[in-house]
Amino acid sequence: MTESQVKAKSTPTGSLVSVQNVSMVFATGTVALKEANLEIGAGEFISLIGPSGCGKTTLLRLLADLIQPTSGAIRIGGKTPEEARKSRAYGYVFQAPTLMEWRTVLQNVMLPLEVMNFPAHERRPRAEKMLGLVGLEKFARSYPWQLSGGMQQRVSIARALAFDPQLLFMDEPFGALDEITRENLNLELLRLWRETGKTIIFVTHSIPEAVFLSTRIVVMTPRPGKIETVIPVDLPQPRDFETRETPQFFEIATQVREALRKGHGFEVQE
Ligand SMILES: Nc1ncnc2c1ncn2[C@@H]1O[C@H](COP(=O)(O)OP(=O)(O)OP(=O)(O)O)[C@@H](O)[C@H]1O
Repeated sequence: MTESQVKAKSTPTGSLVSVQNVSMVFATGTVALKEANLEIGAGEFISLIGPSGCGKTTLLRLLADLIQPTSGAIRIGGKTPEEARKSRAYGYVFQAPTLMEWRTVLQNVMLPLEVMNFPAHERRPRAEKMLGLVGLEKFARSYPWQLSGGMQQRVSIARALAFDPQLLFMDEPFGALDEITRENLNLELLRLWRETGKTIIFVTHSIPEAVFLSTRIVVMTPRPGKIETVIPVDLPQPRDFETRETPQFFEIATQVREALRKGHGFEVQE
């Protein structure tokens, strides 16, 4: 299926995120993204998958207004990325947890609320609620160095959700974790997604992770970075560990693998 065929089939009406003919050429001449088109509906869980250098992080950074496209248009809830950023439309979770070592877990989650000048009396209850969502309420007074890598990443998810954004951008948040921790966090993230109704855009190199988490998978290919195809994931919800053992799961994983191979993307995790 071509990109436009898939788009025609699976694009939801009334997109929350709209990417139209977006290209990004860096000053070095690298074409990081070429004429990308993507429509994402509210409540979707979208994974961006592809080999190193295919423009996944670039696309996320464009959406987050960290960089501006060379051409094309991006809208988030009808707003430009800059307007969306200023109206706190999204939270961003990085590959590394980037917590402040001298602040407690609770103080780390409260940080964006301080920066955004939330009323002082609202900060603590909000941060505590978010810690509850990621199952870390008992660790509010701990310091980051007292937590495992997986727990630290959960804190950074709570921090990204602290101001209750509609959208969550996640750039390979579990890439540095061991497989078992990663699978557990995948399950927790899906629960959190269901409970909060957020829209999530998630970068990964892992085919099983993308299939397990997503409502649709955006397969990207490098040189120049482009969207190869968009694969719908119709696995029933709620998903659990057994979902990974079903024939349907393997079927979709094969589709993703073939799309990556078609674009000569060999550097993916099996
Ligand atoms: N600030 C920049 N200046 C110049 N080139 C850049 C810049 N940022 C990214 N690139 C280049 O753009 C291309 C896409 O990079 P990007 O980080 O988006 O890829 P990626 O798919 O996220 O890779 P990875 O999976 O390794 O994180 C790469 O060739 C990269 O070297």
